[in-house]
Amino acid sequence: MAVSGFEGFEKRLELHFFGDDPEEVMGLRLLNFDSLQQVLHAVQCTVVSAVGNHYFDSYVLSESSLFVYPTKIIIKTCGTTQLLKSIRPLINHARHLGLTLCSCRYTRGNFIFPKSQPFPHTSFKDEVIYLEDCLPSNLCYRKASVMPSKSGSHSWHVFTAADNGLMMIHHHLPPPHQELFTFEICMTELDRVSAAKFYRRAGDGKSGDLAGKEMTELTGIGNINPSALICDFGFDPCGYSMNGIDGDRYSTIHVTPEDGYSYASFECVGSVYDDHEDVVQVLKKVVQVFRPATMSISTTCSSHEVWTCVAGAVESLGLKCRSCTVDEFPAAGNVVFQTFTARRK
Ligand SMILES: C[S@+](CC[C@H](N)C(=O)[O-])C[C@H]1O[C@@H](n2cnc3c(N)ncnc32)[C@H](O)[C@@H]1O
Repeated sequence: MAVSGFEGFEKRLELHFFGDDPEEVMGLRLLNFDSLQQVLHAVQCTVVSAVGNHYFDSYVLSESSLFVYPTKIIIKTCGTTQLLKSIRPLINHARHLGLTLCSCRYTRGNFIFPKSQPFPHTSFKDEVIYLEDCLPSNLCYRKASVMPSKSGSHSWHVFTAADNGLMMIHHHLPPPHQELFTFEICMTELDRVSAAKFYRRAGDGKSGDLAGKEMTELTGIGNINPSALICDFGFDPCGYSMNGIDGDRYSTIHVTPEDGYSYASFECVGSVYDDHEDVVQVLKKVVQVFRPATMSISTTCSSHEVWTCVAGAVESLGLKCRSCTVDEFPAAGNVVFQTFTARRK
């Protein structure tokens, strides 16, 4: 942990692969646990719990989360982890399974303690140089951008890369490939009463699993998607992580409740065909759990305009939209970055 405080803002990496079999059933899910641990060792985090279903495997990590689908892997890590060091070992392990990398997306917000980050996370420029160096030459469509907001302290860093084949077919992909969207939500200055629920009582003797379960119920996190199977963990003395799995969709929440650098994140994947009212309800429930003074929502989507329901949902709960930036990225589609602050600010 950094001397200054725990860095809540996560780094997030999404890699897509393809193989000879277009109907790849197990693919990356065949990676054995030792191989995954080797990858995580390079990143400097460990698995604290795991659960899987018919569609994918989900891991809660000591620093955030990992999701493994047959041809897609998503790793999100916080603190002083070196997430980008996972890329080379992942490409190598995938190659042994007959899978080739075809796209990469790396995103993050602004670190609270940027000086505590180790290489290659020392700056976005260093991260992009490192990414460029790790990625194979077939991923030739590349773009890096820092999406700004009105407040200089919030910006959204995005790097994507895609191979030629993917770019050729991208605009003609049938559902479900084009129908997914991702929300990445970052919240700071959490309401103190809400944040206090993510502290454990000293010497409670509970396991991290039990402490996590109690936090899920006490805070209302369990109601955000009542049909999700939740894998949760309560850290000692404070902190919380959860992965929710619902069919082929994941959601994930991580909380750093310490006063002075409190932070919570929510991420989920959805379909553009979802009822917008359901999407609005999820966003509202997230705001109600944490009541942050500052919030950013990044919506990534290759089609349709799901992001248009975001501001209305959040503003109805006393936050005001301060900025909205849109950019387009190879194979990722549109990224819409919106920032909000409490009206009292
Ligand atoms: C791992 S959790 C959630 C991570 C998440 N990405 C976030 O930003 O909030 C981080 C919280 O747990 C606390 N914590 C306690 N023990 C920890 C441990 N062994 N590893 C990581 N965090 C720990 C940290 O102080 C922090 O409040």
